Amino acid sequence: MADLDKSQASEELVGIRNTLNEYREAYYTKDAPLVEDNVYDKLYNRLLEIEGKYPDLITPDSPSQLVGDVTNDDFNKVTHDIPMLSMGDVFSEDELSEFNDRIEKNVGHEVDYNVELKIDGLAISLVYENGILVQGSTRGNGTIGENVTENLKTIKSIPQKLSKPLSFEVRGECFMSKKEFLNLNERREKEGLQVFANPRNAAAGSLRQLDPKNTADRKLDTFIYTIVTFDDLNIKTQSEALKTLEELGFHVNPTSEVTTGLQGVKDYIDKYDQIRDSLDYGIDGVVLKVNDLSIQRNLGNTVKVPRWEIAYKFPPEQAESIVKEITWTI
Ligand SMILES: NC(=O)c1cc2c(=O)c3cc(F)ccc3oc2nc1N
Repeated sequence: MADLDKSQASEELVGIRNTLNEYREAYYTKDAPLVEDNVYDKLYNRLLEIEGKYPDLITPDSPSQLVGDVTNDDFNKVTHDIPMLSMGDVFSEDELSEFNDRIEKNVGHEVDYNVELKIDGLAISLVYENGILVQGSTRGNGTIGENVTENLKTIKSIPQKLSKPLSFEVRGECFMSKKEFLNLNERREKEGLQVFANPRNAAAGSLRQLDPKNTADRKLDTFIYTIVTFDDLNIKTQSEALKTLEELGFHVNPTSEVTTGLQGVKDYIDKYDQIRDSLDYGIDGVVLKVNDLSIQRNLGNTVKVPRWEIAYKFPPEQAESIVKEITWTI
């Protein structure tokens, strides 16, 4: 970075911002990406690098100032009282160790992690009152999401009535299985419609249908991973929260594990990087969360991401592996 003077930096930033905003528009409002994630991530990291060196060049419309998806004006808006944050990303085991070192330095000892697959879908929020689903929404920009309650009610794995009359909010990932993605694209091709690029865009496009009947046709699924606001359920860890969510009737991904320190996380990453292609749903990495909820609370969040979790991103899946025959599912 030493080589870049301020005027060159300013010029490069204008180009990067325009390109990234073009990518975001295609990705979030048309659910049809122009580039693979890793291309977007690289350009986005260059933006952060330059803005980090010249903070006074940061503009309010810079992609670095926006969190998550762009919302579509056709939907009513929902305000997330507790923002739906994104996650910090790391791309190497060294960066993973740096994250772990920061946590251990802050906490003063080794911590247990709850390690989960990073489902490649779109984040959703579900609000229940006395055990009844009253509102479902997308992440949107983290603070303002789209009200897609009627669409989410068509998804079989989302309970409309819980096994207990609880009033709380849960969050998770809405996704489309690879099998359903193949079937949907075959149907669309026969009907002369544009096919979806990948299961994540098919899920986003299907959830954000104005007519819930269209969503119902698309066989979406969910994995719920967080209890946000809750009556005192006396839950102490993330792994307990997942168990409670399952007991309440939510679809919870069965592969998460609790590990102490980093070696277990690395073993988990290696295991699922190997069998990734044979899963019937897309994953783009592994999420490690400090398992103890009181330590999570003490570590807190930055403006955009929690300090107590990180997403380790796999290298992009080879396109043909998505359409490869599914050998077995988890
Ligand atoms: N894609 C995922 O499979 C996945 C995503 C998130 C998040 O985005 C996420 C964001 C937060 F602010 C806090 C916890 C989270 O936990 C998460 N856990 C997961 N398993």
